[in-house]
Amino acid sequence: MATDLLRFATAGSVDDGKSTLIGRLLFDSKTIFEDQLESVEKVSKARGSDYTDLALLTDGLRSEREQGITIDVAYRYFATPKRKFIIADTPGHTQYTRNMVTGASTADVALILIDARKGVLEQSRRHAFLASLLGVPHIVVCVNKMDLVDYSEQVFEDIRAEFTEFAARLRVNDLSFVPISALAGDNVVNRSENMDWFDGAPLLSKLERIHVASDRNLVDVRFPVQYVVRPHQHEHRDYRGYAGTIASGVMKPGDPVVALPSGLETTIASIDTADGPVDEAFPPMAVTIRLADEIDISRGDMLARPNNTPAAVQDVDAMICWMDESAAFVPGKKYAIKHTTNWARAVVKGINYRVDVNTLHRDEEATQIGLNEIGRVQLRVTKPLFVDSYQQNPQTGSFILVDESTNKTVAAGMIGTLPHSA
Ligand SMILES: Nc1nc2c(ncn2[C@@H]2O[C@H](COP(=O)(O)OP(=O)(O)OP(=O)(O)O)[C@@H](O)[C@H]2O)c(=O)[nH]1
Repeated sequence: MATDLLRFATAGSVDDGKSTLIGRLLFDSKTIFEDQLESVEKVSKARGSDYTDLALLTDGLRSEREQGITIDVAYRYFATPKRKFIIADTPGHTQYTRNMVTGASTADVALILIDARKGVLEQSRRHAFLASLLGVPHIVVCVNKMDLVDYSEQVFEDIRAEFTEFAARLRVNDLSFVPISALAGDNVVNRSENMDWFDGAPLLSKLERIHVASDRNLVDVRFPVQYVVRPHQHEHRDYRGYAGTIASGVMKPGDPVVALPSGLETTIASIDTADGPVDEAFPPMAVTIRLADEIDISRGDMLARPNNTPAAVQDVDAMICWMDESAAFVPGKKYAIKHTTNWARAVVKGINYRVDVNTLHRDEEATQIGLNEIGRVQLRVTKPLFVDSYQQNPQTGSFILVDESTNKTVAAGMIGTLPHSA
């Protein structure tokens, strides 16, 4: 299973040192290609820099990707003998909410960078809030640039205390702190000799050890149908199957299933994958499921267990992160809503409150939600959606809103219970 793979997202304000940190991780874990390294060293020297400027490495990769324009989150891959890693590198400019939602929604760990000289800023709180809202199971706070505060234990402890107090009001399962210098390499891969007072592990060792397997939902069977494989599309003329990615739960041939919304029940006849049939399938496997009876199922429908079904809701109560700079979220507006593989239309019925992520205060008088803001809202959807709470099941508990006139994703939504206290 994928326990040897860890996905993490980086978050920090501009210039906190994300690029340098990622460069340092790649550099000290020796996953950088020789030719890339030579050119980075050359440019650093030419600029008269003492240290090899590792940000050049990350930023070089970033500008390559920016030619593609549409994606803002770069996924980078590296491996150590203990584990494989995927980093979602999210640049810290104005669209950081969008980037963080995209990058962190599938992350096992959020790395939040704090500049030791600046301490806990509003953006650090915002990142922590978003990470908890997105249900990221582990948060590691990297207090960076420790070299610029004389590797002071007091500075680190003050930041740790302030951040811990804030995080206690959020739903964060696992929070830890590492004092680092990404530039000088302290406590990133190698233990720092400048911070004897710190008895924790360096960042990479910590990332190698974080346990992620239990974070997956293997209990509630949810299979959103991506498309129907019809007989004429398959070499076997009587083949009919339902293709998709398992959102949660374990599926086996012989298991009873119910199709939603029809409510018709049957059993699983077989589960096919690109590598042939399997006896067992679990998330996030892409499979084609064949059923014992021919029942009418279309794209956007869902298979579940007859005794464990998601709720059918047309009135959706959710937290949203607003991502559109050109218009705010206001009652009365209509959007397209995409939930799992299902599309519908939704109208905004109301705003319960907007959250001030700095103080966690709820503004119940709010009449709109603007760019990068977060609020609790009510939507009415044109047909029932089959949902779980986001906390129970991020796949079936989340949705996006799309502005149909521009085709832009304008919000990410999380259904149900709240991650914070007021
Ligand atoms: N002294 C010191 N400087 C650092 C450290 N980490 C990063 N820097 C410097 O801080 C500046 C910003 O670092 P970057 O890695 O580009 O920051 P970033 O967060 O990736 O910024 P964006 O890419 O703009 O989002 C650069 O000049 C780095 O050399 C550190 O640990 N110590």
